[in-house]
Amino acid sequence: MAEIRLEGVTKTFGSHVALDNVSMTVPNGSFVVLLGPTGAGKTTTLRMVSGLDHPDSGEIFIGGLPMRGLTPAQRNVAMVFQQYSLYPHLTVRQNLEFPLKSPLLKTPPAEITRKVNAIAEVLQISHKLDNKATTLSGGEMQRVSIGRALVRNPQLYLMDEPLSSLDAKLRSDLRIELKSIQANSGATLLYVTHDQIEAMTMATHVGVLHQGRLVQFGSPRDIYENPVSVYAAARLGQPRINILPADIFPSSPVGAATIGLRPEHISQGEGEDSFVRRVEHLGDQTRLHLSYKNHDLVTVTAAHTGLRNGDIVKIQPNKPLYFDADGIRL
Ligand SMILES: Nc1ncnc2c1ncn2[C@@H]1O[C@H](COP(=O)(O)OP(=O)(O)OP(=O)(O)O)[C@@H](O)[C@H]1O
Repeated sequence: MAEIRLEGVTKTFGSHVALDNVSMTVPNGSFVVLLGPTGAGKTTTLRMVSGLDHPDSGEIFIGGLPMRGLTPAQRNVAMVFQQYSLYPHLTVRQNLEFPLKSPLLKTPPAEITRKVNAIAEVLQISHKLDNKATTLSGGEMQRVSIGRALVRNPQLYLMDEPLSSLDAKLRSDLRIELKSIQANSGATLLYVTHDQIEAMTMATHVGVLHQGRLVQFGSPRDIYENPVSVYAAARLGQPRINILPADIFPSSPVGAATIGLRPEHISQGEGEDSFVRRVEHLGDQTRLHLSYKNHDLVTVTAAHTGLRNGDIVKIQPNKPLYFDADGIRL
């Protein structure tokens, strides 16, 4: 049982409040992604859970037990950070074996070899097992760092942007692998990223952090469809949600300052005229960059649309989200 619970966790650095009274439950077996721009408090949250740093106030529980005073080792969590941390003088195999050779674990040698080979295969580094860590590229080192956490099979993983240094192809392969490793092992994973695709594809839950406060916690779908604010809405979705003055479309409700329209929530063919500024063919879909009453917006259309730059197309909102002057959802 490795549920993580934060209760009123606050952390300040000097006069700067990095975490402001954060309460959150990461359910056992879930894959929770913390999202937010730089400085939102994501890494600080992970460091508090890992035991590398300590809250000024509030409590952290893992598996129902209070963690106050316990070291990272006593918390038995596996961590992967943005910066790989390998033993440079050891080979890749020795680096991967290292966590399994802990005297506490007493893993039989054949089992160690089996696990290391299996994880190397998943991470596509089998051909580098006998190389010294120092001879690897940055992306390879990061894969070994991830591998070192995964071989241990702990109940809880903490990962801080583990895929950010990898190229696009490997990142998308590893998204699928990480998700299936987590789903099959039943481990709990708390994961920090800026990358909303990672959040949408891997997370069972997303926590949105804003200036040290947890502003929304829910399934990726829930946050995508029912964001509590403009800020939360803008964390998920590529292209980003269009945020426009509410009154440029007919029938905006009282109190609405802005209207939020996901690109796929703009109907074409009815409504009022917009001007096609740019048609962007992406293969599986086409993006339209439109100008509507002097405001720019982006929508998607059929891959083989006949529309061209300079055309006029009628548009109207479909599934609009309305926000007040403070950006809070109405
Ligand atoms: N050791 C520290 N000393 C002083 N300030 C710190 C320290 N660690 C974090 N902070 C500050 O706390 C705030 C939150 O930092 P944190 O690293 O948690 O953000 P983040 O959301 O992880 O950002 P990033 O995406 O850039 O990693 C930032 O303003 C940061 O400057």
